[in-house]
Amino acid sequence: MPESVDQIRIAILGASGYTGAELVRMLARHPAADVRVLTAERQAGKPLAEVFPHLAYLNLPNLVKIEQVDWSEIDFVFCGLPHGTTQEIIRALPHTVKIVDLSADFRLSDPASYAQWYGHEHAAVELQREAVYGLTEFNRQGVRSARLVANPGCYPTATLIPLLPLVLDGLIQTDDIIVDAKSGVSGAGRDAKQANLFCEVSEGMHAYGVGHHRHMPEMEQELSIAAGVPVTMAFTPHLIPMNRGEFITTYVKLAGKNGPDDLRAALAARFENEPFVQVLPAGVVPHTKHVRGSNQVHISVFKDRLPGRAIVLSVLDNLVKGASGQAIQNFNVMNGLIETMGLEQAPMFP
Ligand SMILES: NC(=O)C1=CN([C@@H]2O[C@H](COP(=O)(O)OP(=O)(O)OC[C@H]3O[C@@H](n4cnc5c(N)ncnc54)[C@H](OP(=O)(O)O)[C@@H]3O)[C@@H](O)[C@H]2O)C=CC1
Ligand SMILES: CC(=O)N[C@@H](CCC(=O)OP(=O)(O)O)C(=O)O
Repeated sequence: MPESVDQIRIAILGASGYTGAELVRMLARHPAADVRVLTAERQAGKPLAEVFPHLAYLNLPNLVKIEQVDWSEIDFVFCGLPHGTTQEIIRALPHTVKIVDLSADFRLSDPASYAQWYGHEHAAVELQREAVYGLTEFNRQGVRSARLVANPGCYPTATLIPLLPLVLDGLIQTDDIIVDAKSGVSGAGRDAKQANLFCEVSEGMHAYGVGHHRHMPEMEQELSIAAGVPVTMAFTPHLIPMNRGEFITTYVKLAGKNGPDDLRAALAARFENEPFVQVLPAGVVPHTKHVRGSNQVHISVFKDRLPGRAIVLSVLDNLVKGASGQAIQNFNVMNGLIETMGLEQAPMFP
């Protein structure tokens, strides 16, 4: 470990969950990360290696309850708790710690919209307003000076990365965006419900949240800011029988005389210097296996047979760029570190 890098003392809340385990895995090789505290609820008291044997090689403290944490020892919190439970917990944290929240609790900036989509009033409206939406490639300045970053959802990350530049550049029409999304089962977390059991998920697929998934207002919020007018979209997620990965197919209507090649060229120019976003060569179809285990997003653009339309494809690993990897990317930006630190691992293929 380079001696010149200051160590940042970290607590991971929800370390017995999938995103928590990914944070532990990736931060273990991060030169500035000093992981001091791992919390759990039902699994509290156990060694991490009992809950996640794949992390047994690390010498880390046992899982503890959040109430046991001595906050004077912590500089930075990664919060991987279920949405709804997070806001009260973050509100109680001392203002001396910086936070990246992986849950949905602070992503919607409008309290009325939060209440409408989540079915209850927000318990920390002042923090909801303070939080910065952490889609890193589009908000580095905001993230750099933030105390609380709302890490985007996995579907919004995969969808917005190709769509935002197209909307910002006026290349597509904003009243006709149709998103067809597929996610691996780890997207639902480790606390698997009956519907996520192997025998119910394998050898089949289904749509869910049709017409009312809570990632819709999150994407519409960001697209509306980019477009300067309210944007409403269609979005249908599906659960497919794989462990991790997300595949997004977005059908768009072209603006003016633009063709699919113009869209591809604009995206290639926009992401040319982005280490975590690759616009694939023309004609190459993205594959979830090409980004697995990495913080990469792959994008490609195809012509639609319907005139005046294009098809935008994007993939990421829901647990990495869709959650813990992007959280570390934001941690790096918030702490003035090199943005790729700890995130260099290549995709695992096949
Ligand atoms: N999975 C994914 O791909 C993505 C997830 N997210 C979001 O990140 C967050 C974490 O997700 P994920 O890791 O998948 O979830 P998991 O269900 O796998 O883990 C949840 C964690 O929270 C802990 N926990 C549950 N209830 C409480 C409570 N009342 N108080 C304190 N701790 C609690 C659990 O502890 P224990 O098990 O010990 O009870 C566990 O450590 C969620 O908000 C999720 O929506 C965001 C993007 C992608
Ligand atoms: C497959 C699956 O169930 N995926 C989750 C999305 C995971 C995620 O990003 O959730 P948050 O917005 O809470 O962070 C879902 O559709 O609710």
